Amino acid sequence: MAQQGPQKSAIIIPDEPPVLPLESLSYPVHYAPYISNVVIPYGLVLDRIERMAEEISQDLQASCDPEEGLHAICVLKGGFKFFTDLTDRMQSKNCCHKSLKISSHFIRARSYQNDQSTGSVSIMKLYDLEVLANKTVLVVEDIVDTGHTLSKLIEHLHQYKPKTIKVASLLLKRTPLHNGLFPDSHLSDQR
Ligand SMILES: O=P(O)(O)OC[C@H]1O[C@H](OP(=O)(O)OP(=O)(O)O)[C@H](O)[C@@H]1O
Repeated sequence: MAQQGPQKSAIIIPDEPPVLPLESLSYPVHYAPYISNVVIPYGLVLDRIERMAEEISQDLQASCDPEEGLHAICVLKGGFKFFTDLTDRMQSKNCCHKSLKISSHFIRARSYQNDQSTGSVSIMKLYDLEVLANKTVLVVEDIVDTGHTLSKLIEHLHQYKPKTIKVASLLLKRTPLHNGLFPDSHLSDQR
Protein backbone atom coordinates (compact mmCIF):
# COMPACT_ATOMS: atom_id res chain seq x y z
CA MET A 1 0.00 0.00 0.00
CA ALA A 2 1.23 3.51 -0.70
CA GLN A 3 2.96 5.19 2.22
CA GLN A 4 1.86 8.19 4.26
CA GLY A 5 4.44 10.85 3.28
CA PRO A 6 7.12 11.69 0.72
CA GLN A 7 9.99 9.18 0.56
CA LYS A 8 13.10 10.33 2.48
CA SER A 9 15.53 9.62 -0.37
CA ALA A 10 13.47 11.55 -2.97
CA ILE A 11 15.10 14.59 -4.57
CA ILE A 12 13.27 17.79 -3.66
CA ILE A 13 12.96 20.26 -6.51
CA PRO A 14 12.55 23.73 -4.96
CA ASP A 15 9.67 26.00 -5.97
CA GLU A 16 12.10 28.22 -7.86
CA PRO A 17 14.64 25.69 -9.11
CA PRO A 18 17.93 26.48 -10.82
CA VAL A 19 17.42 25.98 -14.55
CA LEU A 20 19.73 24.75 -17.29
CA PRO A 21 19.77 26.73 -20.56
CA LEU A 22 18.51 24.83 -23.59
CA GLU A 23 21.57 25.74 -25.67
CA SER A 24 23.74 23.75 -23.20
CA LEU A 25 21.83 20.53 -23.83
CA SER A 26 20.76 18.30 -26.66
CA TYR A 27 16.98 17.99 -27.07
CA PRO A 28 14.49 17.06 -29.80
CA VAL A 29 14.14 20.08 -32.07
CA HIS A 30 10.34 19.81 -32.19
CA TYR A 31 10.28 20.52 -28.39
CA ALA A 32 11.77 23.98 -29.00
CA PRO A 33 8.46 25.96 -29.21
CA TYR A 34 7.29 24.49 -25.88
CA ILE A 35 10.29 24.69 -23.55
CA SER A 36 12.60 27.54 -22.55
CA ASN A 37 14.97 25.67 -20.19
CA VAL A 38 15.48 22.40 -18.36
CA VAL A 39 14.78 21.78 -14.66
CA ILE A 40 15.49 18.03 -14.37
CA PRO A 41 17.99 16.70 -16.94
CA TYR A 42 17.48 13.13 -18.19
CA GLY A 43 20.86 12.05 -16.74
CA LEU A 44 19.57 12.92 -13.25
CA VAL A 45 16.32 11.07 -13.95
CA LEU A 46 18.26 7.95 -14.97
CA ASP A 47 20.59 8.09 -11.94
CA ARG A 48 17.61 8.43 -9.63
CA ILE A 49 15.78 5.57 -11.37
CA GLU A 50 18.86 3.38 -10.85
CA ARG A 51 18.72 4.17 -7.12
CA MET A 52 14.95 3.61 -7.00
CA ALA A 53 15.50 0.19 -8.60
CA GLU A 54 18.00 -0.66 -5.82
CA GLU A 55 15.65 0.61 -3.09
CA ILE A 56 12.63 -1.26 -4.45
CA SER A 57 14.64 -4.48 -4.83
CA GLN A 58 15.83 -4.21 -1.21
CA ASP A 59 12.29 -3.49 -0.06
CA LEU A 60 11.00 -6.53 -1.96
CA GLN A 61 13.30 -8.90 -0.06
CA ALA A 62 10.76 -8.80 2.76
CA SER A 63 7.61 -9.41 0.72
CA CYS A 64 8.50 -11.04 -2.59
CA ASP A 65 9.40 -14.64 -3.39
CA PRO A 66 12.00 -14.40 -6.23
CA GLU A 67 10.68 -17.67 -7.72
CA GLU A 68 7.18 -16.22 -7.88
CA GLY A 69 8.46 -12.80 -8.96
CA LEU A 70 7.02 -9.33 -9.14
CA HIS A 71 3.98 -8.23 -11.13
CA ALA A 72 4.68 -4.73 -12.42
CA ILE A 73 1.76 -2.64 -13.68
CA CYS A 74 2.50 0.03 -16.29
CA VAL A 75 -0.04 2.86 -16.05
CA LEU A 76 -0.59 4.07 -19.62
CA LYS A 77 0.02 6.22 -21.30
CA GLY A 78 2.26 8.54 -19.28
CA GLY A 79 4.00 5.83 -17.25
CA PHE A 80 5.35 3.85 -20.21
CA LYS A 81 8.90 5.30 -20.49
CA PHE A 82 9.47 5.31 -16.73
CA PHE A 83 8.13 1.75 -16.55
CA THR A 84 10.67 0.43 -19.07
CA ASP A 85 13.55 2.44 -17.54
CA LEU A 86 12.71 1.20 -14.02
CA THR A 87 11.93 -2.45 -14.78
CA ASP A 88 15.04 -2.79 -17.01
CA ARG A 89 17.16 -1.72 -14.04
CA MET A 90 15.25 -3.84 -11.53
CA GLN A 91 15.77 -6.89 -13.71
CA SER A 92 19.53 -6.62 -13.14
CA LYS A 93 19.16 -6.42 -9.32
CA ASN A 94 18.98 -9.47 -7.12
CA CYS A 95 16.21 -10.35 -4.70
CA CYS A 96 17.31 -12.85 -1.99
CA HIS A 97 20.49 -13.52 -4.07
CA LYS A 98 18.43 -14.54 -7.11
CA SER A 99 17.56 -12.44 -10.15
CA LEU A 100 14.04 -11.09 -9.94
CA LYS A 101 11.41 -12.28 -12.40
CA ILE A 102 9.19 -9.40 -13.51
CA SER A 103 5.84 -9.97 -15.24
CA SER A 104 4.58 -6.84 -17.03
CA HIS A 105 0.93 -5.77 -17.11
CA PHE A 106 -0.70 -2.73 -18.68
CA ILE A 107 -3.63 -0.64 -17.52
CA ARG A 108 -4.95 2.66 -18.89
CA ALA A 109 -5.92 5.49 -16.52
CA ARG A 110 -7.10 8.89 -17.63
CA SER A 111 -7.86 11.94 -15.51
CA TYR A 112 -6.37 14.91 -17.34
CA GLN A 113 -7.89 17.25 -19.89
CA ASN A 114 -5.19 19.48 -21.35
CA ASP A 115 -3.02 20.27 -18.28
CA GLN A 116 -5.75 20.03 -15.60
CA SER A 117 -6.63 17.01 -13.47
CA THR A 118 -10.40 16.59 -13.85
CA GLY A 119 -10.92 14.68 -10.58
CA SER A 120 -12.86 12.02 -12.44
CA VAL A 121 -10.66 9.03 -13.27
CA SER A 122 -11.45 6.35 -15.81
CA ILE A 123 -9.63 3.02 -15.61
CA MET A 124 -9.46 0.72 -18.60
CA LYS A 125 -8.30 -2.83 -17.98
CA LEU A 126 -6.48 -3.97 -21.12
CA TYR A 127 -5.79 -7.58 -20.12
CA ASP A 128 -7.03 -10.09 -17.58
CA LEU A 129 -5.54 -9.29 -14.16
CA GLU A 130 -6.83 -12.34 -12.24
CA VAL A 131 -3.21 -13.54 -12.19
CA LEU A 132 -2.47 -10.87 -9.54
CA ALA A 133 -4.21 -12.92 -6.81
CA ASN A 134 -1.86 -13.36 -3.83
CA LYS A 135 1.04 -11.78 -5.77
CA THR A 136 3.39 -8.86 -5.07
CA VAL A 137 2.33 -5.97 -7.29
CA LEU A 138 4.23 -2.79 -8.19
CA VAL A 139 2.19 0.04 -9.77
CA VAL A 140 4.41 2.27 -11.94
CA GLU A 141 3.13 5.82 -12.56
CA ASP A 142 4.81 8.85 -14.14
CA ILE A 143 3.30 11.44 -11.79
CA VAL A 144 1.10 11.69 -8.72
CA ASP A 145 -0.60 15.09 -8.72
CA THR A 146 -3.92 15.13 -6.82
CA GLY A 147 -3.52 11.38 -6.09
CA HIS A 148 -7.04 10.63 -7.44
CA THR A 149 -5.68 8.33 -10.18
CA LEU A 150 -3.55 6.42 -7.68
CA SER A 151 -6.48 6.00 -5.25
CA LYS A 152 -8.70 4.74 -8.03
CA LEU A 153 -6.01 2.37 -9.34
CA ILE A 154 -5.37 0.86 -5.90
CA GLU A 155 -9.12 0.47 -5.29
CA HIS A 156 -9.43 -1.21 -8.71
CA LEU A 157 -6.47 -3.58 -8.12
CA HIS A 158 -7.73 -4.69 -4.69
CA GLN A 159 -10.52 -6.66 -6.37
CA TYR A 160 -7.85 -9.09 -7.66
CA LYS A 161 -6.72 -9.75 -4.05
CA PRO A 162 -2.95 -9.22 -4.46
CA LYS A 163 -0.68 -9.99 -1.49
CA THR A 164 0.95 -6.51 -1.54
CA ILE A 165 0.58 -3.38 -3.64
CA LYS A 166 3.60 -1.04 -3.86
CA VAL A 167 3.68 2.16 -5.90
CA ALA A 168 6.58 3.81 -7.75
CA SER A 169 6.02 7.24 -9.29
CA LEU A 170 8.64 9.27 -11.12
CA LEU A 171 7.28 12.59 -9.84
CA LEU A 172 5.19 13.60 -6.84
CA LYS A 173 3.72 17.06 -7.23
CA ARG A 174 3.53 19.43 -4.26
CA THR A 175 -0.02 20.70 -4.37
CA PRO A 176 -2.72 21.61 -1.85
CA LEU A 177 -5.07 19.50 -4.00
CA HIS A 178 -3.22 16.29 -3.08
CA ASN A 179 -5.45 13.69 -1.39
CA GLY A 180 -2.82 12.38 1.06
CA LEU A 181 -1.94 9.13 -0.76
CA PHE A 182 1.81 8.95 -1.48
CA PRO A 183 3.83 6.54 -3.65
CA ASP A 184 6.33 4.29 -1.83
CA SER A 185 9.12 5.35 -4.18
CA HIS A 186 9.61 8.46 -6.32
CA LEU A 187 12.22 10.71 -7.90
CA SER A 188 11.17 14.17 -6.83
CA ASP A 189 8.34 16.07 -5.26
CA GLN A 190 7.75 18.76 -7.79
CA ARG A 191 6.27 18.70 -11.26
O1 LIG B 1 -2.76 12.42 -9.39
P1 LIG B 1 -3.72 12.81 -10.49
O2 LIG B 1 -4.22 14.23 -10.34
O3 LIG B 1 -4.85 11.85 -10.63
O4 LIG B 1 -2.91 12.86 -11.86
C1 LIG B 1 -1.93 11.91 -12.22
C2 LIG B 1 -2.32 11.16 -13.46
O5 LIG B 1 -2.54 12.08 -14.55
C3 LIG B 1 -1.73 11.71 -15.68
O6 LIG B 1 -2.45 10.86 -16.55
P2 LIG B 1 -3.45 11.44 -17.67
O7 LIG B 1 -4.85 11.45 -17.15
O8 LIG B 1 -2.89 12.73 -18.20
O9 LIG B 1 -3.38 10.32 -18.78
P3 LIG B 1 -2.09 9.93 -19.67
O10 LIG B 1 -1.13 9.20 -18.75
O11 LIG B 1 -2.63 9.04 -20.71
O12 LIG B 1 -1.49 11.20 -20.21
C4 LIG B 1 -0.58 10.93 -15.08
O13 LIG B 1 -0.01 10.04 -16.02
C5 LIG B 1 -1.21 10.21 -13.90
O14 LIG B 1 -1.79 8.96 -14.28
